[in-house]
Amino acid sequence: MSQMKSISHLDNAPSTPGKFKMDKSPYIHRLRWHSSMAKIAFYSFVFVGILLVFFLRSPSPTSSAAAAADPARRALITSTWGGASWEKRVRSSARVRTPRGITVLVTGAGGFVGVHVSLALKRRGDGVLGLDNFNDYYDPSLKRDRQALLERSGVFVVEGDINDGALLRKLFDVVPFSHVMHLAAQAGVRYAMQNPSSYVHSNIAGLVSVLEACKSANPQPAVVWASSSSVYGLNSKVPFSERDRTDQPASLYAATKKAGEEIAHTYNHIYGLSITGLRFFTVYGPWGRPDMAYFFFTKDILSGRSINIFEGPNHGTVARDFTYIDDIVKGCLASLDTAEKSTGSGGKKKAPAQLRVFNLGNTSPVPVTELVSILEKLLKVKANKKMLKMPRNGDVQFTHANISLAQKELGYKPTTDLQTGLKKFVKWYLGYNSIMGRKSVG
Ligand SMILES: O=C(O)[C@H]1O[C@H](OP(=O)(O)OP(=O)(O)OC[C@H]2O[C@@H](n3ccc(=O)[nH]c3=O)[C@H](O)[C@@H]2O)[C@H](O)[C@@H](O)[C@@H]1O
Repeated sequence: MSQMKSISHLDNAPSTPGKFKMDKSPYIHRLRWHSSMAKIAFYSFVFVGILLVFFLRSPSPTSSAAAAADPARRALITSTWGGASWEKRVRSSARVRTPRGITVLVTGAGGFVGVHVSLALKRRGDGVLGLDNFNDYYDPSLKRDRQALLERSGVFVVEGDINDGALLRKLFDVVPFSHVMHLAAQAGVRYAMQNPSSYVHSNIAGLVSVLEACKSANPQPAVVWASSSSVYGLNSKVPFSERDRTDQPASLYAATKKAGEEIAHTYNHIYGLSITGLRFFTVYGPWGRPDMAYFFFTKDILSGRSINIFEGPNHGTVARDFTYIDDIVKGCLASLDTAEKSTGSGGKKKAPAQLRVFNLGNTSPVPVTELVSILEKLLKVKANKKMLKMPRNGDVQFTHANISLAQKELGYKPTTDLQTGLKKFVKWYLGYNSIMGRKSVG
């Protein structure tokens, strides 16, 4: 009843303050002045309170979620570098231990291809220094475990971002690298719709930063870097040859890799940098990337979760030229070994320099349905499959590499079929996840 009263009392209040009639009485004036001061004080308190609650509840500036959403901040979460003992570690890691060895800076050394290439170079006696920002695009603990593996083999991975020009200059001051294997990148074709700026940050700005450091270095190193089969985009002529058109990318990821190839041309043309771009075709294997289908299919099949298998128009087959990591590593090392010296010095070109692009694929596309069947057999678990129309978020229906150029120039010859390669991956995956009863990665 009293509630009803108060509500009916409110009904008499004007709905808009502007509709209040001005009152001339000085007493009422003072009263109103006091009451409006009280109102201001009250609302200020409420406002400050809301602000406080907001700040206390929001993630701290160093939280990984905030960092993940902001590619620029990802770069800032890198640790400090420099100092005498740091330089000593850099020098020791980059020291050549064989008569005709090379000295390689491997960017993205904490990544999938990066860890394998670094280990292979170290095994040959080459000098290897890694660089990685250990961002959290996927579970960074996997990257840290790869780092630990590298450290055990004598490869030091400097924690830093490729966009940090001062760090790159410092590294070239400390070590006269003969080669740069540039593998650091924002990978994944579908994630580009969620976080487009991270692709520009790593694959365009980052590449330019690396090439800037290389062109200014004395001596200039030869550069080998990771492009992607995705540059072929909507090209329908198969198998894909390096001479085919690459001007119809289907994802922003592909567009940034294509842009990278054009940027490479510029640095070669102006500064005499020797540059080789490698178009990798869906690389898979042990220590792989949890964002890739073969990896998360394995995890989901084992845990009984359903998997989405994409199909093209009219139930058309979606296929990939899956390429095993060991074959890719051979292609990378052969590219480094056949790279000619850069011709510039002090930022000036002296003569034309080598500029190459190679497909590194397996030349035998396999339908994604077949990939799943192989995994089911290896895991001895039936997958809970859902057929889904391929979403329009960057995927292409098939890829197929023509590798004759790489065969001729690099002696590249892939030897691992999907069945054999997946067997090795599954063995690694089960072993890795059982160590210390760790939670399955991915
Ligand atoms: O070759 C390349 O250039 C690219 O290869 C992969 O990209 P992608 O071939 O799309 O590899 P996945 O994401 O592992 O997909 C493999 C296949 O599985 C299919 N897929 C993916 C996800 C899914 O849920 N279901 C599904 O059927 C895709 O359509 C694709 O045909 C890498 O993620 C890129 O970084 C790389 O540059």
